[in-house]
Amino acid sequence: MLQLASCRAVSRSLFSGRSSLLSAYARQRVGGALNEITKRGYAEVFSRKKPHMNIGTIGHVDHGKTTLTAAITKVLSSRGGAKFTDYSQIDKAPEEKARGITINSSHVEYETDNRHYGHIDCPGHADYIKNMITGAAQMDGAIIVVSATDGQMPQTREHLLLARQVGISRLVVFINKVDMISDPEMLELVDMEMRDLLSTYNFDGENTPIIMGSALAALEGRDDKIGAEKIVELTEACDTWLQLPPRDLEKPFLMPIEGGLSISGRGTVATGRVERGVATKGTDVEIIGYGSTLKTTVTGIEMFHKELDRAEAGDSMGALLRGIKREQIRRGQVLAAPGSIKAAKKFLAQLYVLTKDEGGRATPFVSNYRPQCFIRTADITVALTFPEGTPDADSKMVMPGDNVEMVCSLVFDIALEVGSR
Ligand SMILES: Nc1nc2c(ncn2[C@@H]2O[C@H](COP(=O)(O)OP(=O)(O)OP(=O)(O)O)[C@@H](O)[C@H]2O)c(=O)[nH]1
Ligand SMILES: [Mg+2]
Repeated sequence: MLQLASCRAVSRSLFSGRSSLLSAYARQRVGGALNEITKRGYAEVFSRKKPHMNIGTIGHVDHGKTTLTAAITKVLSSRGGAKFTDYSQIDKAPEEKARGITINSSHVEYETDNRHYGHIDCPGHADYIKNMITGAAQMDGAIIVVSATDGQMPQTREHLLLARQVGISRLVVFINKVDMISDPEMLELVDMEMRDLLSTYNFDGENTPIIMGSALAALEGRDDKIGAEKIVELTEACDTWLQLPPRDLEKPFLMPIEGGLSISGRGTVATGRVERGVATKGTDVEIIGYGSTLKTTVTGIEMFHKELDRAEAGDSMGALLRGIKREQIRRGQVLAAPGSIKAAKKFLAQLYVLTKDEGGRATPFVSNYRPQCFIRTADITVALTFPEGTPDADSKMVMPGDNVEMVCSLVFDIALEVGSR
C-alpha cells in the first residue's frame, strides 16, 4: 500500500445520423482490455432519475462471476430493469471462449427499483490480476462470488485484499453453485469462513449480507428458489448494504483514462470513470501523463450508449476529444481541468509492506527494488530507494510488515498529487 506523502521536483443524438460513439467503441475493442461499455441501451438519452453506482463481480476463477453477471441482467430484464446480456456476450473474445475463462473485464448495466448500476465483471484467473485491479478500481462496492463446492480459494482472498486497497469499503457475498451441494452444514461452513475472512480484511464480517444461490439455475430459468429469487435477493442486498459514495462535484474535473479509440470521421474517444468534478460539451481539459501535457476540448459525451450533456463524478463515460489522435491516448493518463493536477516521475511515499498472511511478500527487499505500481488506471514500474541521508541505505532491508518512507521513481511521469494512493 502506498500513499503519496509529498510531490517533489519531483443519439441520434450527439453524432447525428451516425451510429453511436460507444457502439463503434464496442465494435473496435482494441487490444481486448478496453473499457467496453455495453452497446445495448434502453433509452437514447441517459436518465438520472435513479442514483448511479458502480459495482461488479470479483472472486476466484470459475466460481461463477460471469454466469452471475448474465443471470442478474436476465432476472432484472424480466422486470424491465435491464437488457439481457448473455454469457457469450460478456466473455466474447476468442481466447476467452476457447479457454472458458474471463480475461478482460466487461461492463454491463442494469437497474433496480432504486438505483442504476454499472457492473464490471472481472477475471478471476491469477494471470489477469492487472485487469481485475483496473476493474475494481472503478467500483464503489462489489459482489464477491465464492463457489459452495470449493469454499474460499487463493483469489477469493487476494481479491478481498485488493478490493480493500482500491478503496471498496462494503461487499455483498454470493455463495454460488448451491445446486451442487446437498449438505446444509457445508453451506454453513462456507458462510462462517467467509465472515471470518471478511473480518480479516477489515470488512464487516458480521453484518455483510451473504446470499446463497445458483447463478446457473437463474440463467437457465429453472429452480427459482435457488435461482431467480436469490438474484432478486442479491440485488436488494446491493441496494441496501452497498453505500452510494459521496460524489465530488465541486472539485476540478478529473477522469483517469481506461482506454481510447478512434472513430473515423469523428475523432478520438477516451473512456473511464469520472473521479471528481463535472464535464460538459465544450469543457477544456488536459491529457496528462506519459510525456507532454496536451490541451483539448470535450466535444461529445456518452454513457452506456446514451447521450449526455454532462458527465459527473461517478459516471463511466466516453469523451470525444477535439484534435487528438488515437496514439496520443493511453491507459494510465488522466483527463483533467487545466492546471488542476501535474505529472510527476519522482515522489516520496509512505509505504506499508504487506506480510505474507495479508497477501504480501514473504521476504524482505532492499534499495532499488522494482515492483509494479498501480496509480488510478496506470500500471507502471517503479524503483524504490531510501530518502537521501538514510544510514546504510545500500544494505538496509525492508521487512514484510514494515511502515517506511521511500523515494519512488517511475519509468514515466503520471498525474500525481499529495495524498494520491
Ligand atoms: N452447477 C453450477 N455451475 C455453475 C453455476 N454458476 C456457474 N457455473 C459453472 O461454472 C463454470 C464457471 O463459470 P463462470 O461464470 O465462467 O466463472 P467465472 O467466475 O466468471 O470465471 P473467471 O471469470 O474465468 O474467473 C461454468 O462452467 C459455469 O456454467 C451454478 O450455480 N451451478
Ligand atoms: Mg468470468
